[in-house]
Amino acid sequence: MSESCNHDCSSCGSSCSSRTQPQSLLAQPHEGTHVKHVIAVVSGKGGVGKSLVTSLMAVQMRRHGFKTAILDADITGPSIPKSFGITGRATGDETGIFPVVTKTGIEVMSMNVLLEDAASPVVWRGPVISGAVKQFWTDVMWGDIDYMFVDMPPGTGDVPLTVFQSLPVDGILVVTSPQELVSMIVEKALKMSEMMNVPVLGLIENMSYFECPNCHERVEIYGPSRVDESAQKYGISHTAKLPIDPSFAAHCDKGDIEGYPADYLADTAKFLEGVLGK
Ligand SMILES: Nc1ncnc2c1ncn2[C@@H]1O[C@H](COP(=O)(O)OP(=O)(O)OP(=O)(O)O)[C@@H](O)[C@H]1O
Repeated sequence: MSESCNHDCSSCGSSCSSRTQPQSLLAQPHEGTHVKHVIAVVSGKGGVGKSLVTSLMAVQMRRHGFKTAILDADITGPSIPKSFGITGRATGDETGIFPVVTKTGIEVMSMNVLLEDAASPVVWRGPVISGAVKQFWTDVMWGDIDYMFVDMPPGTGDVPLTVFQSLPVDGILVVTSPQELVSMIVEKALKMSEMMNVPVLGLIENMSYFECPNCHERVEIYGPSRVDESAQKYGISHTAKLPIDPSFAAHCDKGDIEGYPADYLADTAKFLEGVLGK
């Protein structure tokens, strides 16, 4: 350490022991917030069903009796409130913002519940968007939560970086679709997870197949699934497959994702309970 050390590493080039110690960039959540597990839901590109998987995971965990929350980090394309039929706006007081609560008790914070007009576009620069996501963690009074799912914007830009640095993320669920180059998406996600020191917990293939409502034959419309093969290749222990189901869209449009009867992600919920604990 330099004799004239003022403990401000940003203004000093000296390579001393205090500099080489890794510094945590984790942001403090709001006082009174205790979140046991944070899971980031990511995808390589938009439109593959990341928000659907985030919503279904939260619904599934809630059905298993957990206190569940969704932090919608997709600031410029928030779709979570609509699928839960949330029309009201978030309220707050001088100490912070209250999340909106869905019909079954899932807590949600999303840009759409803060905007005066949910149809207004959010035209902000990257750092402002990342700042908003960080505030969803630091300024929202989440209370006691067992599982928080973070709906990430697609790709690997400012927001994912902010989420991985500022929130205590336990693991990542990667959503892919059969049309994509699964192995490239998975490789990217794995590299990001290594850089951020957060494990990839599972691989969810959306729109994996279509099941005929009459004869129940499963047809892999986009060709054979490669998700299990990729998971095996990269040592990812959990996979799940969601069918193409027009009633997903119908339930989301009605704001009734919690009323969707099937539980395709029940095994994923059990898997998370197993690896992360209750
Ligand atoms: N398995 C499915 N069967 C039928 N419709 C689906 C399925 N998955 C997603 N959809 C529909 O496709 C649209 C896009 O899904 P979703 O919003 O979950 O994708 P996303 O990856 O989060 O997109 P974005 O990156 O734009 O936020 C939605 O209208 C959704 O209802």
